[in-house]
Amino acid sequence: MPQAVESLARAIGIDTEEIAERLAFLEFGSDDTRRLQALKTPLQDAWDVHADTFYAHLLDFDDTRAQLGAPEVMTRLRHAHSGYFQCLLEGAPDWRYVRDRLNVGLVHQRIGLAPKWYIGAYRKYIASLLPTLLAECERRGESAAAALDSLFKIVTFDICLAIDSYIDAEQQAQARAEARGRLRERAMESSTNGIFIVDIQRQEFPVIYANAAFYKLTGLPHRDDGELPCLCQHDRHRHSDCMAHIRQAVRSHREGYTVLAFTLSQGEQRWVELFASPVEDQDGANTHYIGILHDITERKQAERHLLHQATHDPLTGLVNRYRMHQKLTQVTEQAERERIAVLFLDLDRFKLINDSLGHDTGDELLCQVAGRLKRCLRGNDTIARFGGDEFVILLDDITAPADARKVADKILAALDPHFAIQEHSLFVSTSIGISLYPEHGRDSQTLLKHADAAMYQAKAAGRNQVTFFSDALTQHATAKLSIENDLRLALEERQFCLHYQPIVDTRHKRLVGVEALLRWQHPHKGTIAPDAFIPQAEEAGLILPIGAWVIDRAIAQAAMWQHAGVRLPVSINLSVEECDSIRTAPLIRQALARHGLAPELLQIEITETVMMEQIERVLPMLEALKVLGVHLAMDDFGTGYSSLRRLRDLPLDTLKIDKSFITSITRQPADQAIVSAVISLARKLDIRVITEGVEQADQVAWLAREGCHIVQGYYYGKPVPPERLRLSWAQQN
Ligand SMILES: Nc1nc2c(ncn2[C@@H]2O[C@H](COP(=O)(O)O[C@H]3[C@@H](O)[C@H](n4cnc5c(=O)[nH]c(N)nc54)O[C@@H]3COP(=O)(O)O)[C@@H](O)[C@H]2O)c(=O)[nH]1
Repeated sequence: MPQAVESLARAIGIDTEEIAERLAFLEFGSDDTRRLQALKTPLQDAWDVHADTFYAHLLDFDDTRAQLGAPEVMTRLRHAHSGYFQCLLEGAPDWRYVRDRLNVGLVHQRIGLAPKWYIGAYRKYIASLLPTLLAECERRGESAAAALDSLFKIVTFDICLAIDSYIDAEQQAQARAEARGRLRERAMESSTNGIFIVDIQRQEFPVIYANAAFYKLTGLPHRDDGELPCLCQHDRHRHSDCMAHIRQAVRSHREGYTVLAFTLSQGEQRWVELFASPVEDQDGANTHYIGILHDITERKQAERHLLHQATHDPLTGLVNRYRMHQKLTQVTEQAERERIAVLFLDLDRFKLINDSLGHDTGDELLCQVAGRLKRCLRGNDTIARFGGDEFVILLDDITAPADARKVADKILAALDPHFAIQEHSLFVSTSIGISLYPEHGRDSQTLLKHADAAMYQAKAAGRNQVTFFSDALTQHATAKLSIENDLRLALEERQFCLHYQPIVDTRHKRLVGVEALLRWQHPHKGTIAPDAFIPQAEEAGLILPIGAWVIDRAIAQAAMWQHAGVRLPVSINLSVEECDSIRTAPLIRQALARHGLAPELLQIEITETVMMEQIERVLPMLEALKVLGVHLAMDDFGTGYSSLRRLRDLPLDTLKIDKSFITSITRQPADQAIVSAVISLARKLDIRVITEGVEQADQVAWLAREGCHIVQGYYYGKPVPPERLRLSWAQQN
């Protein structure tokens, strides 16, 4: 409080000089001091007598009664009050007196005692002293008018101080309110949230205040009159649901929330949350609304990004499987009489390109394929990458199946030209299966399943083709699924076995090798030949574990013979999927080491077609195997159109002439010419020749005349289990 009194004194400019000046103006002098002091005791006694009446009077008014409070508070006040009035009769007030008065003024103002009560109390005070003052002056023969004037002077001096305290407090309160107002204004102006106030008493709901951030977020231009039309009038929001929601909130005087989008002058899109709250006037009437705009552009962009990620393929930017399902579900649910086509595409032999040239090349190829596919479609068609090399296209407004066919043909043609990727010139085709709504299915799942089945049919029919779904395909797909399940079971339950077919040197009738040939001992269907299940195993991705089993078992068998003293080379066939240096070469090296087989007792056969079509993939594996010391053979030679010059560049030990040339070798001059030329060429290249499919003695004789003595065929023996092979050759030898 002392500090407050000091600052109040400073504010009203009161000091010793001012006190003197005020007293001089009131013509307060030593006579007044003397008169008051002379009357001090009787007047004080008179006040003490009237104090009860005064406090009873205070209790008559609500405000003063509330200020007095409990009886003990009243006793304390009464005591202080008596001291206060006593001071008035002390004579000329000094600085200490003034400070005490200011302090009392501050306390009264602070507890909320209105000046009318404080100042009004002086009247009651004077009235209660008046009879005593008059009687005392008369008794003493002194002038009552002079004594009364002295009392008025000091009371007036006191009242002035009280008024000063109140005025200063008022001014300070006003200054504080103004400072708070300015701070609020600066805070609103510097807020990064847009803040605006709407006058809802006017029909058009104008914005009567808007801070800088409001203009920045909305891109709305400042208006000279400082007013803006209601946000509901903004072109973009005039008819939007978002604004309808806010209008409804205003009508029912509730708070409202919505999200709005604004396009700024540079075309930049901003998303803001709008929180609108009613503002009431002093009578509680809802006159205005305050709106806060919070910028959520980054959050919206992040949400959009996440949504894009969740619905798009990161590599090609096409929509993904999930989004295609959604879209297809939506379209089939809304389709009434429309026709819809689903095209399921799977690139032919993409896996080989990917595995042999690396994933970067594969990825680039997929992107280029996606680009060409998009160019074949119209704006409202949907294209998705389903994963790997599978794409799905949705044509949702075709009039006839022929329209889908046209698009599919366009796609085949678009993929026809080569793809230039890095230094490679790649050719890729696709197999396309088509299902139609409503005839092939009425929901997303069924249409996709049937398009997929049709695509498999297109592949089976030779690839680079288009097939429409038919019921027969369902049976085919079911059969395919069943064989795939059976193959998995066969691996688990060891239903595979190897048969061995002799390879014979006809000059000495000596066994010079065997070819390991896979058989499936099906528990219900009996022995199944590899042609009937290897393509399915390749499609289902099961050829790798099956091939690994073949490698291990054939090497184990050859090692058993070797350990028994029979050095019998064993040939193994590799599928195209297994022609992978990184996987297969170590697999073979480990199997040789595990079973202790001399590497030259193993021959790996790869067909001419695979070697020629996948040379970039196969060559590193041939070289890796060559380093191991394993022998290498080109199988089915004559069926793959390899350039004969190419033979020179491959690390081959053996050429196996395909059995199709041998069947009519004794009668067909064309076959004879080819086989003779091949035998002669191989001899020059120091490559051993084996002829396959030899079934008759005259074929053996013809080949012998041409200098080919190593043959394989039913004439010398069909593929048999290893125990039967050993027996039969023991007899012949
Ligand atoms: N990737 C793998 N492929 C394999 C494996 N085991 C076999 N196969 C391939 O399956 C195809 C069919 O093989 P299969 O039914 O065993 O037929 C072989 C012989 O039985 C048959 N053959 C042999 N001599 C004659 C004959 O005088 N007449 C005649 N009509 N057929 C005969 O030829 C097949 C062996 O051919 P090849 O492999 O070209 O030497 C076949 O393509 C096998 O390669 C395996 O484990 N993995």
